[in-house]
Amino acid sequence: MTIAPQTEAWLSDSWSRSQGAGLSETRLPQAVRLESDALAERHELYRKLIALVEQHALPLFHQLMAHTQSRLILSDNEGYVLRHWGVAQYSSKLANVALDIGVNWHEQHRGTNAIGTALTSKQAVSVIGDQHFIRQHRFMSCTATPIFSPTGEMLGAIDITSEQQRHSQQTLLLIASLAQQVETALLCHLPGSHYRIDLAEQASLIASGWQGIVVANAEGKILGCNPMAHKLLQSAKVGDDIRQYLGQQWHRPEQLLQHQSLHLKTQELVPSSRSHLVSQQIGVRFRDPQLERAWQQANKVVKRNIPLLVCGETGVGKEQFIKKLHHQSSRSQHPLVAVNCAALPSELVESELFGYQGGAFTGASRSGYLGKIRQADGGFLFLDEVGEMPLAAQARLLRVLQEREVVPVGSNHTFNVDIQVIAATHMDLASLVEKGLFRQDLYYRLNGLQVELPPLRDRLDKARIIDKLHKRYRVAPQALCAELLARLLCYAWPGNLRQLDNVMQVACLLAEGDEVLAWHHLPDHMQQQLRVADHLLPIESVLEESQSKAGQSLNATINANVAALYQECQGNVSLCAKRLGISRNALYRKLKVLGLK
Ligand SMILES: Nc1ncnc2c1ncn2[C@@H]1O[C@H](COP(=O)(O)OP(=O)(O)OP(=O)(O)O)[C@@H](O)[C@H]1O
Repeated sequence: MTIAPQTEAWLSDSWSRSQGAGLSETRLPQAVRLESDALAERHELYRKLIALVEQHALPLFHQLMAHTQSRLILSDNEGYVLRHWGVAQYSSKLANVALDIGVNWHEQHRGTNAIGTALTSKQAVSVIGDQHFIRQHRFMSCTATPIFSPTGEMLGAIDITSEQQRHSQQTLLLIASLAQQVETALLCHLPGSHYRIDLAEQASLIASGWQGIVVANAEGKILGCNPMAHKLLQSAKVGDDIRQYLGQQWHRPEQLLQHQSLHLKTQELVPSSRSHLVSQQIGVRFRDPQLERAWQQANKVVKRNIPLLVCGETGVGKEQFIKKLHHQSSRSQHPLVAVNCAALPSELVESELFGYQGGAFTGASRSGYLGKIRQADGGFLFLDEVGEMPLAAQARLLRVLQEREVVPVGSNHTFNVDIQVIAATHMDLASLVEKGLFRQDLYYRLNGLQVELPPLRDRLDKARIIDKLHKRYRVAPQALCAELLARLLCYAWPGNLRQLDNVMQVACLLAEGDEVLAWHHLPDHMQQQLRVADHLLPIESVLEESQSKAGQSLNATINANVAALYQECQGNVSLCAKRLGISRNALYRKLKVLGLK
């Protein structure tokens, strides 16, 4: 039996668990690594946590550790590394032992190590050099602590990893402080948060980083407390009125007050950390299932080099989808070459695709031209608007795709090419084939797998996209008014993402400097556009479960929005109806249908 180098109980327990998992001290275990699509999904899921770590923990880490060979690492609650920051040089050394993004560092897979052991023991730990179970890990020292949500759910772990000799005992204190910063930020992002109250028994501790923190809504109801505030206020519960504990004067902003034995200071939270931001109202982590399925399938066929056909209305994001697919693929180091088939005259198809030798025809350049297909060698050839390609050109394209070899115009040399072919169209190719406007053989050749990207009006993650675009274009922290959100959700978006992108960009520009982005910020022509009867699904009728054009999916989005807003308004029907821009009666009927009344 292997004996842990120290007798501390936590360490020998962890070594026993490592052995129990079938690991051997002398063998570097195979890395358990997420596939790129699963990793992208996890990044999306933990987007908010990653952003809070970057905002609240990273600056202090840089300040104190920038000169050391150290990295700050964030894992999720299963032990998968989500991100790391710090000295780049050291990163490649860690990558050699698989301390890398997407790899699982749970004890069960990597033996005793700070991330895995902190997650298992649910407390901060330092694992120094020889304390690592696996011999190859012993060149480093790691200190990690779990991060908890305001409701006590373990979200992941934050870790500092250094060269063994550079790790000091202070690191444990630092990591606890970094985790605390992130947990406080999570607390201040609770839905409905309006006030933050810092508490301490001694005035000098009020900004020490170890003070109690309570977050309350605009009416002074407690939404959450950090562990120190729980200790100081003892029986305080979510929903209690803060006056019960801190008296009537509690919300005099920015003044140091005293109530009985407690010192307190209240600050109003800035909109960016308040919950009436859309991101906290609705399940922004959620991705549309139809799109998700298309994404998963597309990734699989691209790995096997099977031709992919991406369909969808104009502006649904086909090109962006393909760019992302290329970026995630094993061909990402090679080019993505796009050919706009609609703009390609049939007489130029040959030279544009195959290239030509210098002086091959009148007007040809002296140096010749490589052609799109050879430019794409090793990478992706993206045939955009393939449905609009002239018939004559289709025959030539078919030959290239079949033979996978290219003879440039005017040359007798044959060049083999290795390309992944992806075509996109907003047209119904099968019906073009029926009408004799598209070659059947080319259709089959392009259609190894066909994926359909959903129109925006049918997407269940519309709220997430609105939130994303709002964050992209707003110039300063700014909330999104619920009424505007409801209207954006109800619109049928004939121009899809392109149209929404444009609306958000202009609205943010016009709302520059305002705390809340609202309907009145939209220019008149956009208000009119969004009101056009054909494209507007009236809020009231949607709320009353009428059969809208967009059907069930739209209703599901609206339902989620109404439920979240109702919760945020703490069950206040008048307030919720006002923010939705509908009558109280309409809201009552809706709440009844949702089982909330
Ligand atoms: N995932 C996305 N999130 C937000 N906006 C997006 C997304 N994808 C695309 N867009 C926006 O929509 C616009 C149109 O995207 P894209 O060109 O990929 O669509 P398309 O389906 O290829 O359009 P078309 O059929 O007209 O060529 C982009 O310029 C961008 O502004």
